[in-house]
Amino acid sequence: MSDPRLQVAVLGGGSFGTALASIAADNGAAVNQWLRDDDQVAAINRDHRNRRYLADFAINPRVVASSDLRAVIEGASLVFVAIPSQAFLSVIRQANRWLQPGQILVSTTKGIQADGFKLMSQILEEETDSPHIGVLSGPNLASEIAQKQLTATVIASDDALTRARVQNALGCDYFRVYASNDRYGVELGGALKNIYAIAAGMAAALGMGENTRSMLMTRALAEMSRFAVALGANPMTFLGLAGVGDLIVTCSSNLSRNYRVGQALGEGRTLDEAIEALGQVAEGVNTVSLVRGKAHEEGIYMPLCEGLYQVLFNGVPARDMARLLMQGEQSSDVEFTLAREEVVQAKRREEGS
Ligand SMILES: NC(=O)c1ccc[n+]([C@@H]2O[C@H](COP(=O)([O-])OP(=O)(O)OC[C@H]3O[C@@H](n4cnc5c(N)ncnc54)[C@H](O)[C@@H]3O)[C@@H](O)[C@H]2O)c1
Ligand SMILES: O=P(O)(O)OC[C@H](O)CO
Repeated sequence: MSDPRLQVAVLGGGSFGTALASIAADNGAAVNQWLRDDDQVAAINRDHRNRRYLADFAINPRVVASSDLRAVIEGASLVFVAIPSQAFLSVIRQANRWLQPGQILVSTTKGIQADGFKLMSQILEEETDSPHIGVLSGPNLASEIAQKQLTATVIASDDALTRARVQNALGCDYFRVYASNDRYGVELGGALKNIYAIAAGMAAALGMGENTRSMLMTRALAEMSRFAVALGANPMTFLGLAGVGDLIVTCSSNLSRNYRVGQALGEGRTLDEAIEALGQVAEGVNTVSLVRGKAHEEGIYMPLCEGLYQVLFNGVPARDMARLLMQGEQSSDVEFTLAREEVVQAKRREEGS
């Protein structure tokens, strides 16, 4: 149970924002949730349901929805931002004139901004004066949280107050909040896993087996951590909930929107059709392009991301790409114990002898 005087703001009316708002209210906080749409605001306040995103979930009636951003933000000591990455900056700019330096700002968004390859907490840092910035990420399918399935997440921040306040605000008998001080690694983990969830959904739709899924997820983890380490994150973070944990859930379940986009593609739909059928944001679609671009720029080896990019944007059939990937250079299992280059060079020497 959190401090009953705690006032929480949640920006965003999607499924995750709604689930978080309700947990904080269950824990005793006063919660205001900001949505753009007045009809949806009225419906939530009247029915305590978010029919568009989480229709079956009974929202705690103490959650008050509002389209008045100022009223939602003012007085809140903890602000969660659950807005898709493409709109994140513009919402923070709207919010900025009412944000106060003492407020704790936490992004829940698992995406990357194209301009400058920025993560959401970097946007919070650049746009606001708050020294209390965090990221919430982990294996957190909103629809399962809404069913009160036992769930764990990570609050990542180098600020101890931010970590502790989020643990108190959200921790309860079905939601455990673990702490990390690797904000960058946790945030990258959440964004990167969406790429591989699309690939996993596609593999499932193509009838590929469990060995294949396991290979895909494990090599995805190798690729994600290679990328993150090249950009300065701590590889150990990828052993945690926001790394391998989120990768497992998102690559295993059609409750994930990214997985569903992959499934639709594997069933033969075009990317546009898959996105339209989803009707929600699958962050991974943009992330594939952005990460592929960054990997090229930085010279980071990312065959799965490259392959998925070719399937999504250049019309390469997924089965052909899978075959091609299987013919790629065989290298090291865990690069942090045996370097890739070492394996590749030894193999070439052997082939030449
Ligand atoms: N849904 C999940 O299971 C889940 C779990 C963990 C994290 N996340 C992450 O949290 C973020 C939010 O996800 P979500 O599922 O709550 O919602 P979502 O991504 O489906 O949409 C979020 C909300 O943002 C609103 N929105 C979109 N553009 C806006 C704009 N310009 N101004 C104001 N509002 C705007 C939408 O109307 C919607 O209410 C995502 O980036 C996602 O990666 C989602
Ligand atoms: O529905 P997705 O694919 O955005 O995934 C939701 C969460 O990130 C799972 O942890």
